[in-house]
Amino acid sequence: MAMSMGYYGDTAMKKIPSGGVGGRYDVPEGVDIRGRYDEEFAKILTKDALVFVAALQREFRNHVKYAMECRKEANMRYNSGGLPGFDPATKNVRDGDWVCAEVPPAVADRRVEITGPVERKMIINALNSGAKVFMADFEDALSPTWENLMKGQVNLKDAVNGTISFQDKARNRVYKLNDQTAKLFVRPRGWHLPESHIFIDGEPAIGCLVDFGLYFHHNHTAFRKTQGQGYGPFFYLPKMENSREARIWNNVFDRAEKLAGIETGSIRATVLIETLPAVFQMDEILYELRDHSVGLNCGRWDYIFSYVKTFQAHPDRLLPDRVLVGMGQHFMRSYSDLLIRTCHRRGVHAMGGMAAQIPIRDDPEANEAALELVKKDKLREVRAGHDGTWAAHPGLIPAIMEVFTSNMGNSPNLIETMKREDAASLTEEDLLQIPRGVRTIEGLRLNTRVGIQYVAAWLTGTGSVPLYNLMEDAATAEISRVQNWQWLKYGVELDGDGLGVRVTPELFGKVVEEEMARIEREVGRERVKRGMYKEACKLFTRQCTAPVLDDFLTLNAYNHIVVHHPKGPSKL
Ligand SMILES: CC(=O)SCCNC(=O)CCNC(=O)[C@H](O)C(C)(C)COP(=O)(O)OP(=O)(O)OC[C@H]1O[C@@H](n2cnc3c(N)ncnc32)[C@H](O)[C@@H]1OP(=O)(O)O
Ligand SMILES: O=CC(=O)O
Ligand SMILES: [Mg+2]
Repeated sequence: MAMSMGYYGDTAMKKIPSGGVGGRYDVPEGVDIRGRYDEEFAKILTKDALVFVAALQREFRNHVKYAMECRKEANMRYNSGGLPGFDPATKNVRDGDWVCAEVPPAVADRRVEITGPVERKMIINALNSGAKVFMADFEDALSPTWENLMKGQVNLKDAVNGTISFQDKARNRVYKLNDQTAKLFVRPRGWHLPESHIFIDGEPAIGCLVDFGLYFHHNHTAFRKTQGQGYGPFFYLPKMENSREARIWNNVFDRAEKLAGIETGSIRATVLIETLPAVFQMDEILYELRDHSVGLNCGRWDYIFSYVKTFQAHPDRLLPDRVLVGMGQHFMRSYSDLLIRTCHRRGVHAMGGMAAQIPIRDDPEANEAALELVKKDKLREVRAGHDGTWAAHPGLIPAIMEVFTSNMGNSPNLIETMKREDAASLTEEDLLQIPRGVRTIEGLRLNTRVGIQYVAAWLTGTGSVPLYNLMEDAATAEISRVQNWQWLKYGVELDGDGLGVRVTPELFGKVVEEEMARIEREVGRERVKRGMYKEACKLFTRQCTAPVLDDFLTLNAYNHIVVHHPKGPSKL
């Protein structure tokens, strides 16, 4: 039997600190766990679970590698002037008269969904929040440290079993589940992210197969009984660019169902349309997943990021200030309208996206203004025909619920009543239209201030943070990064300031310096010293000034949070 080294490795015969352990994971042949050993984690990393994850990895790794190569090829086409568009080869799928499998009764009504990282207290709060669905996030909202990932799996298992609790000693408060809770969806990481604490046949595991595999293995039986009314588990699938990636997920689901001995179509997933190429593949994605689909979602923040990434070599398509790229822009409205039309035509939910505003506790007037913005955004969504939407914070749920409920009539969703045939005439030009607005030095400053603080949080294990009264996560931080990169690359004129200043490396260097000083004033010198702000600043600045745009902020930063035991930080 193969054994994997734990926290203290083979030579560690010394006293084991309390709370720590000197054990080893019992692993199958070819699997090597390089993350810290912990008795709780070992209940997740059982041999059976690892056999399952390894089977998925071995069956699908080459398909994933090929799909990632195809992404690169598509990028090269865009970088040589090509535009994404509808694929003539799959016209028959778009024109065909087919529908997805029926929506499971357990998730017919999804009018408000709360999202959040897989952190213990937040899971309980989210499940108790009054939302219809809770999307537990291993992706945009989570820094994928070994501790976060493994604790997240422990927390989800306890949540599905209904036994999760949390004691806040400082506040003398115990958190437990209510009788009625939101339905649980889990969002694994995107295809591009490795899990470098688990090696399979000598290479890092595919992150999302670890997230999916461990969660599915431990929870499918209980979930179908307690949560899914015979269906499930339910998933959200992020950042896909092409239907071939959806086909891999569909095959993963088929394989998982077979291995578990449950019916095809038990697992259900909502795909986030959050890359520009994917908006031209919505029918194709639903078609690939038609036995396992519960709709699509407008992942608006990554979508904006993807617009910049896709057009990184198109200086005629520069973005205005980040705050101006909202759902009112023609390309964003077109994307939401077409998504609704596509989903309803295929019999599934068309979910809205995340408004970034969160409650502002210490300023009632500003709080009221933020709430009004959220309500306006949600009203636009429900009137357009979205069947539900996302909330970033429990404090927003009553207002959002009210907006959706008072505009939906008595039905649990709008699938049959809002067909949006008018959106059938939307064209490639509509979906690609250049966003309008000005660029300002304050836009550059805000991107920099937010980007650095987000990366500093991420490097210390926090993947979603409140900054300047907005929710920031990996997707919103990506916009800040790529926008700075784009403005620097093309030396754009900051036309909103009336001064005709151009963004140069010198100007950016000065902005970084001044914004770091401002961050220090805001959060305090001590916190800057103790935190990872300097490292974050270096990393963010390097990414903004890189000659070639890095694919993902988090992929580039990942090496900083990989900790191999007992050897120390990874040198991958
Ligand atoms: C682009 C995208 O991908 S969007 C999806 C991914 N992003 C997310 O999921 C972000 C989710 N939201 C959050 O992480 C948080 O709301 C933040 C970081 C933005 C703000 O968090 P905080 O500053 O801690 O909020 P705040 O202090 O107001 O929290 C008040 C209470 O609400 C809870 N809470 C806040 N947000 C959430 C949430 N999303 N889910 C559950 N509970 C939450 C807190 O745990 C806290 O509970 P307590 O009173 O029992 O201690
Ligand atoms: O995942 C959601 C997004 O907006 O990005
Ligand atoms: Mg996203």
